[in-house]
Amino acid sequence: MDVKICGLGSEQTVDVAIASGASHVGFVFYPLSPRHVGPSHAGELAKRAKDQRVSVVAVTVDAGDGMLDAIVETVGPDMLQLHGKEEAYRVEEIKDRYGLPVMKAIAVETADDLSGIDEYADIADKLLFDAKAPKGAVLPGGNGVSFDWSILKDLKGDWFLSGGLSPDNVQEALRVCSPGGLDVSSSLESAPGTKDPERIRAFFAAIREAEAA
Ligand SMILES: O=C(O)c1ccccc1N[C@@H]1O[C@H](COP(=O)(O)O)[C@@H](O)[C@H]1O
Repeated sequence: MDVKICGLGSEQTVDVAIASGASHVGFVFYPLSPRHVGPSHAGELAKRAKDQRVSVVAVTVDAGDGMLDAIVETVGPDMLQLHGKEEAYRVEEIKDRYGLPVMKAIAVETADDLSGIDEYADIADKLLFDAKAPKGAVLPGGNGVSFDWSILKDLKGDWFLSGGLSPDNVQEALRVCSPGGLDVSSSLESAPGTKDPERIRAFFAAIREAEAA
């Protein structure tokens, strides 16, 4: 199973995520986030991950071409994660401009939120289902909030699940639905923006236990 550890900000935690089994590492380019990293620091961390053959994902929110140009040039991501309100035409525009795989985040609270996914499924390389941000939240993701995973129980294909996943609930999530990948961030932190190596290891241990069951 693919596992993306998102919102990394230090060499040590990049190394711990990879040593624990991450297939993807995510860097957040959103100044309002405590996990925001500037392109040049992210470029160094990305090189470290790529040297270890792990995919680098750049997480952006309704970013314009100028910001995406800078990220693509400086960081050289393997994938762009679009975590804002990007419409399907914009997803297509970004794919055409950069020639990179794109993962589109879909905010879910109820089954109705899946009604528009077909137009994205035709364009995006992957869909990522995340919890809808709580009212008044500053961030569209990274809020540590889960949703009712049974909404996705019949969904086939190779999609990612995120939203409040943690070492304590990931086994239950995998009993309820069948994602091809998991994406996690805030539950693995000791403080907002600071990943905790022990929590990262515990997350992978819980996944391994679920896979062995
Ligand atoms: O993590 C952030 O700060 C962030 C900011 C803006 C957009 C997306 C962000 N993270 C993504 O949010 C989800 C869920 O995170 P969590 O595990 O609930 O904290 C995940 O896909 C991150 O890539």
